Amino acid sequence: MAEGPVPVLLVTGFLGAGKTTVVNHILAEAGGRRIAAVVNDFGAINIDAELIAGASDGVISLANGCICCTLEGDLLRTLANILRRDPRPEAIVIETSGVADPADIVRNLLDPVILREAPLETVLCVVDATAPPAALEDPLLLAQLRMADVVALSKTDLADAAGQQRVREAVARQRPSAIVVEAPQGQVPLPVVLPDDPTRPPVPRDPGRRRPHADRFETLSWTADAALSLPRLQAAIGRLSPRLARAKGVFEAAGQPGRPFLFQLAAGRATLAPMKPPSGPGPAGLPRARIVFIAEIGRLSTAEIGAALEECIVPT
Ligand SMILES: Nc1nc2c(ncn2[C@@H]2O[C@H](COP(=O)(O)OP(=O)(O)OP(=O)(O)O)[C@@H](O)[C@H]2O)c(=O)[nH]1
Repeated sequence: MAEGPVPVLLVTGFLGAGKTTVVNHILAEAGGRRIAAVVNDFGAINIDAELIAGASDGVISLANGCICCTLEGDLLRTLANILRRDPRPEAIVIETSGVADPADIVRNLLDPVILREAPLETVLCVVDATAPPAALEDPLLLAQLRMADVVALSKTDLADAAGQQRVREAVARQRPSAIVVEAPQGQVPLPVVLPDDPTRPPVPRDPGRRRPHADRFETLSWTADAALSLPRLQAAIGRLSPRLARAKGVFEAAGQPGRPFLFQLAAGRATLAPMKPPSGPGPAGLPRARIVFIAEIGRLSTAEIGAALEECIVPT
C-alpha cells in the first residue's frame, strides 16, 4: 500500500483553554478518516486520554511530563511507532500540555526524517475568549501564539463582545498572520486545521532560538479508592482554587456508585458533571477518585492537597 506522508496537527494553548474539547470535536467529525491522537498531560494521571473518545485510530497517552522538554524523546518514538502502523493513519493530532512551549516541539518535528514522513501541517492555538487582560500578557500564552497558524477562540458562548474583541486584538498583535476562527465547544472547522491534500509541501517554519524552559508550574496528583462527598469536594476546591492554575479529575460520588463524575477547574471556573460512559471498555484497575492539580511552583503542597481531599472521603 502507498505510504504517503501523514500530516500532523499540533494543538497548543494555555492550561484549560479547551484543547481536549477541540481534539474531541476533530475526532468526532473525522468522517471515517483514520486519525491517531497523541495526548500529553503534564500530570502523572492522564485524564485527557480518558476524555478523548471516538478516536478511530487509537489514543496514545504521554503523561507525567511535558513533550516540549522531559518527554521529547517519547514523542518522537511515539510518532515513529504510529508511522509503522498498517494501515497508516491519515493524520496525527498531537495535543500538547497546557504548560508546553510549542517552539520546542516544532523544533523536534522539523527533524528531517519526521518532516518527510509526518510533516507538521498546522499549529493550532486554542485561546479562551473569556481570558482577562492580564492572562493575555502571560509569556507562556504569547509563546504559544507565536507559533500558531490558526487560533481557535474557545468559550465564545461565555464571552461578551468587548472581551472577545480584546482577545482578538491581543492575538492580532502577537500573531497577525494567524487565521482566527471561533470554536465554541471545540467546534473548529476541520478543513482549516486538517486540509484534504496531504501531499502539500509543509509550510516553512522557524521556531526561533532555543529558550530555556523555565520551570513555572508543578503538578500534584491525588488518588483514593473511595467515593467522595460532593459538597465537601466542592468546598475543598473552593478553598484551594485561588492558588490553582488548573485542576481536573474523575471520581465516584458517595451514594452514586458506577456513575463517575468529571470535575474541571479552568480559568477559575469550576464545573462538575456526570461523565459520558466510555464508548469502549472503561479504564480498568484505576482508583475510584483521581484528581490532578496544577499550580505555580511553591503555591500548594502535596500535604495541603492531601489534607483537603482526605476530608472528602466517605467511609464505606
Ligand atoms: N462553556 C464552554 N466551556 C468550554 C468550552 N471549551 C472548553 N470548555 C470547558 O473548559 C474546561 C477545560 O477544557 P479542556 O478542553 O479540558 O481544556 P484543555 O486546554 O484541554 O486543558 P489542559 O489540557 O488541562 O490544559 C472544561 O470544563 C471544558 O468543558 C467552550 O467553548 N465553552
